[in-house]
Amino acid sequence: MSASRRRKIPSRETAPRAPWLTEAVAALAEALRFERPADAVLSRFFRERPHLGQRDRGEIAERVYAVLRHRRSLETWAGRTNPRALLLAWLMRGEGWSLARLEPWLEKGERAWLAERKAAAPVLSRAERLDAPDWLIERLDAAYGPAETEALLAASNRPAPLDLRVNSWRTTREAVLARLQADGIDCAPTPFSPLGIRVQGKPALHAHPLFQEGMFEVQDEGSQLVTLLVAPRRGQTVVDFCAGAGGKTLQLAAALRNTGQVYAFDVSAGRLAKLKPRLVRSGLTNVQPMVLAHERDERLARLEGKADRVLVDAPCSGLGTLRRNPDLKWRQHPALIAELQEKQCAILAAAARLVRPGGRLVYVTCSLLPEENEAVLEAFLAQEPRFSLLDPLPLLFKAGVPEQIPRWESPTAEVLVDRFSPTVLRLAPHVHGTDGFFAAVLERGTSP
Ligand SMILES: C[S@@+](CC[C@H](N)C(=O)[O-])C[C@H]1O[C@@H](n2cnc3c(N)ncnc32)[C@H](O)[C@@H]1O
Repeated sequence: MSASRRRKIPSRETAPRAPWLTEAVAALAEALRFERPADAVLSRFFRERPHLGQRDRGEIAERVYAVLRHRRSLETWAGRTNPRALLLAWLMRGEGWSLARLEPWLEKGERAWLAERKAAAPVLSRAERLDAPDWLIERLDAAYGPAETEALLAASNRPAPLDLRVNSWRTTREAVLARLQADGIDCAPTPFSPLGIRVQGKPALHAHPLFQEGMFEVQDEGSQLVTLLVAPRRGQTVVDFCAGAGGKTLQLAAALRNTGQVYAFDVSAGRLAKLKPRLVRSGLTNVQPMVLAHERDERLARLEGKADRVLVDAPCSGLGTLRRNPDLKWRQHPALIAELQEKQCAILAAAARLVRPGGRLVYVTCSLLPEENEAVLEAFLAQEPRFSLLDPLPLLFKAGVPEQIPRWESPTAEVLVDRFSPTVLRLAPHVHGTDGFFAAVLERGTSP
């Protein structure tokens, strides 16, 4: 057999399983158009290709997300921007595939190009190394300083773990842990949330009987922690103003132990509809979903001044969730952030009207940009002197969060961030191992 013929029949060890590589380029091409969120792109992509098995889907999704995370550095390294080049660059640079391993899959000219890139080993600028757009780096640098920005972005460029929240109304964390472990699932308690379980790998938990029976939901530990700040008491009236598919609604309803009432509002009927099956599984009956026309919907009037707790999990850039949604850093831009800020101010003002005297309003985003957090808070407090900030940490400790939870309050470079540092909660992947979250607890004074 000649050498060239031998090259075309790779051994089982070195042969890439061609189906996923070819399909991965197609999926990546779709995701890199940035017309829709990457998770929506992949869901549709897989729906349209039922022939792809579980393993191939995993291989494709993993590579699409990896290229989205490292797009900027890969473009520089590859000297090309097309999806196929970026995927090959990722396999070689990110996963350490050798040219010999890639060889059976390469097209004309690609071997020479990859060999040349590997030899050239381009030097990356700071922004390329951080794999983020300039505007985002600039804003984070201004808010938190360069060192903190680098640590934050590096952690944001790694995949997130799989966190679960147990349905505390129906079961305990210990019971769920014991059952999952007995079923061979590698998992442990989350370090900070008393409701959380962190799972290693990606087991198919949606098919697990405990999931079907509503004993747990998938929810990032950071999301659990900010929801703990709402801390409703039995029998109280709680409003989840931006409930979406109800991740936090379910936690609040369970915290009320199925008493009182949780109003789950959202302007998106589609998102709220996803709450319904989750509610059925959970067994909770104290939740009332309602689709709002907008934040000033006149049907809100009957709740004015009546709610004990109002949670505003505001629509935001989502830049705290880059571990799960790396495409967001390429899809967001400053003009969108400005629009979001306006919306956040309007929603917070409208939601505040529902809080009773002595009640609490909790403002949350999954962004770490001061424009969406401290600036919104500052504008709100300037207009609403009846509200004042409560220190979130004692509230977390009371909810069972260990006092050793790290603080992320300094170093800060921007006055706005500094000013609110002791009175707001900031969670970040490089400090807490959670998604990035901002939360502020505002108490309304007791005079009407
Ligand atoms: C961050 S998401 C909520 C996520 C949800 N709380 C959870 O934990 O899964 C923000 C939500 O705000 C909703 N939203 C946008 N504008 C709104 C408005 N004016 N009033 C109420 N909800 C709004 C969006 O539809 C979106 O579902």
